[in-house]
Amino acid sequence: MIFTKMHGLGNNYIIFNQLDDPDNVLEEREYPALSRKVSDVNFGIGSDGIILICASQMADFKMRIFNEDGSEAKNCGNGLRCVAKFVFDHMYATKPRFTIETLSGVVSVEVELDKKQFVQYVNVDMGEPKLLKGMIPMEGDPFVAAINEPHTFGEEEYFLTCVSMGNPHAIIFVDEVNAFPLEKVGPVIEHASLFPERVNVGIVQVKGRQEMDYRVWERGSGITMACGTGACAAVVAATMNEFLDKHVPITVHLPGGDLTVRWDQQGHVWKRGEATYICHGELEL
Ligand SMILES: N[C@@H](CCC[C@H](N)C(=O)O)C(=O)O
Repeated sequence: MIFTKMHGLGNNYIIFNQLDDPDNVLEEREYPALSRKVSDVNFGIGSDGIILICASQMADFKMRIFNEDGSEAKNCGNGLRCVAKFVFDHMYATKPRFTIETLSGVVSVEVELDKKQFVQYVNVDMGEPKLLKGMIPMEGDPFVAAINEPHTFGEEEYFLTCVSMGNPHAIIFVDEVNAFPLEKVGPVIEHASLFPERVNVGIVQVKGRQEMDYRVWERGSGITMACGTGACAAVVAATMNEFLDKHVPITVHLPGGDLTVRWDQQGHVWKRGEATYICHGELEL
């Protein structure tokens, strides 16, 4: 299988292009094992998961994403930027604006080119966040949002604000992101019965009305350098808690770099950031 390894701010995926390469199309049941295998740094390539670029019936392209543990997610913000760069640089997309289908719906993207006419930045309309518990999904009244809601996990109580950007995120506001024991707390909340489909766990330190630090424990992948849907969820959560100015670009500092996120007056969340190639190669199965 021919692959390309790409990253969005260090959140790295092995990309398999299925648009015109039949060798990259496997039996449906084989993708979870493929993701576990290639993500393994010792026996595979090493990554946070895999992404398939497929043909779509309803959009220009389709993205599927599997986490490191083989679970399939409905959306991936950093993955969308990688896919947008790949299809434009490889001339599958011929205009700077196009659409990508995900399991959570169709998103619009717009690419910005560098001096060599390759994609450097990608703007993504990530759509409207979902706030009601039934849509996250999480236990409790399905028609109520969880905004700074106390929950106890073992001996500890955390205040969660929950947002779905097509995939579920629980956001916790802290005084110092680097002092928070995310490797310990992340898996506990990810697997808590409160979240029937598990959850991505983000911690946020608000730095000002238009700036925040954000770290993430990703469902199915653990700690990663960045999470695009998570950065969007963090901005929505901080806005719901009235920590941020509304409708303006917010700078989100992640361990792998910065994203700009804006929750606009129409209710859509926009995300702008880079996507980068790491290498291309052939995988021995
Ligand atoms: N890194 C991604 C999100 C990948 C999926 C996530 N782990 C999930 O299971 O929901 C991003 O950039 O959004």
